[in-house]
Amino acid sequence: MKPLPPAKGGNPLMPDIQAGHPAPVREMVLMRHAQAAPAPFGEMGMQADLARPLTAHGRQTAASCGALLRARHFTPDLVMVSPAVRTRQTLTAIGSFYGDRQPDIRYVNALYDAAPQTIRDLLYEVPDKASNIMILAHNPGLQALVAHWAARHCPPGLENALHQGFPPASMACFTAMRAWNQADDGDIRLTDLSCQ
Ligand SMILES: O=C(O)[C@H](O)COP(=O)(O)O
Repeated sequence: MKPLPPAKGGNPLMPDIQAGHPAPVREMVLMRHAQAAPAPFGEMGMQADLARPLTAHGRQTAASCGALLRARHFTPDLVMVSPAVRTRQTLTAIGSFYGDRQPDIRYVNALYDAAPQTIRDLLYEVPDKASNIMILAHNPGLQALVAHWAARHCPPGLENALHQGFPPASMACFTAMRAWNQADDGDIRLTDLSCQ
């Protein structure tokens, strides 16, 4: 996958491949849904939250993320998506992925409002054959998980972007040299971060 352009406020990125590391074998993108509208006034609870749609801005930024992923030739084999309307609409607004291959798309109830460990544990269920994967979910779980892995490995120039938090439509890119269902935390390396 080609490198993302620099995150706002960050330094230019130095892809790992230029630093002398071997080409990555497996890629993963963690993405937070794009901006969503609040629940209608007076409607509270999980059902109202699950039903929140993207705003026009959210649809636009998700589409930009899709263009970025296509430009990077990211071809997921598996996309795991929270069942919330805002994550599903984010995936729709991303549009197609690069190339002809269609990813396996799974709506995973456990991703809704998931704790970081829940998201991490889902990797153990990724089939061996899924080399490139994408997870579309929510904060605060995603931000915590990105920070957890970034604490082990953070490329130069991404520290500033990390400190921006993980706003809606953010994407964090990771590589691993082992199958995702066997990778331990030391195998999972942050390579890029894009905050819209
Ligand atoms: O990712 C999140 O923070 C949750 O899904 C809540 O979404 P919100 O920030 O749009 O309220």
